[in-house]
Amino acid sequence: MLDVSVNHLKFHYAKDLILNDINMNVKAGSFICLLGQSGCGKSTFLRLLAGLETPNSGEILVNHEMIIEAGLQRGVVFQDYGLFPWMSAGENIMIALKQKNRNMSWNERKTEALKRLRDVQLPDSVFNKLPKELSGGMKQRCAIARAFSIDPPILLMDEPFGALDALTRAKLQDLVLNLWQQETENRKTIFFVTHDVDEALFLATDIFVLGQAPSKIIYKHSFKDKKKLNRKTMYDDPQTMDLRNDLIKIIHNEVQTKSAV
Ligand SMILES: Nc1ncnc2c1ncn2[C@@H]1O[C@H](COP(=O)(O)OP(=O)(O)OP(=O)(O)O)[C@@H](O)[C@H]1O
Repeated sequence: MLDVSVNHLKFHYAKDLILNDINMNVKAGSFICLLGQSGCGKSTFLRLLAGLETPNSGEILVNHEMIIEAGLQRGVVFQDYGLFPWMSAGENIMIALKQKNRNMSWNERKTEALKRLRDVQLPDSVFNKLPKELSGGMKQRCAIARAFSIDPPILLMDEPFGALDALTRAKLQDLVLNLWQQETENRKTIFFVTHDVDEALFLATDIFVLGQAPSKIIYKHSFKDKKKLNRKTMYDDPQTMDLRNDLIKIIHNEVQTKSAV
């Protein structure tokens, strides 16, 4: 269970200032959704959280320790799955398990990989398939299985379902939510980038909206009791619909401001 705090974070690529004074305090076990228009710096922010980029000023602390490099404490799931194409689905998970625990035998890793595939509702036959032999949804299930097999306390997900059709997307949202909710003791802290307001409403305990680059956080909403909205009923709840409208307006205004420049 790791708290994350982001203090006066600034980041630029060459001369382009992308993130300007980002501040955020995130309690361990939160499901954070980051919204914002294209190019505002959401992926850059995740790369900083992952330790793949270094802040130009400010800091990111995980339980009071500064992030200085990538590490197993933070797992990443990307839109393009990030599976090694020359390895089978099972081997992709087994290699991740080896990273986590060098003492696990091959047999133990295979058993664990099969379990992880079943956890994401994939049949055992997927174990020997190469990523190119799998559908987009199956590949993303494998990527999720791999991320959860390392069992990082912090999971960074960058538009993981952006390339999938609506039905597959809904199924994978349910899957991630279930995997996250199953961990009652040491629930992961998830940072999830999305363009989709409904996805954020459905998944998040806290929603942050980034403004246009150089971006700051321009809006935050926390769901008080962490009660998850039901996919079927959320559109009937007036408060949720008000929030949905606010979020769409905030993001849309930002887009209009940018287009007008
Ligand atoms: N490696 C890089 N070098 C230089 N500029 C970059 C690099 N990566 C991203 N950028 C620029 O930084 C800005 C923010 O990009 P980023 O991908 O973080 O935005 P985003 O909000 O995730 O966008 P999208 O929603 O379209 O994925 C963009 O202007 C982008 O062109």
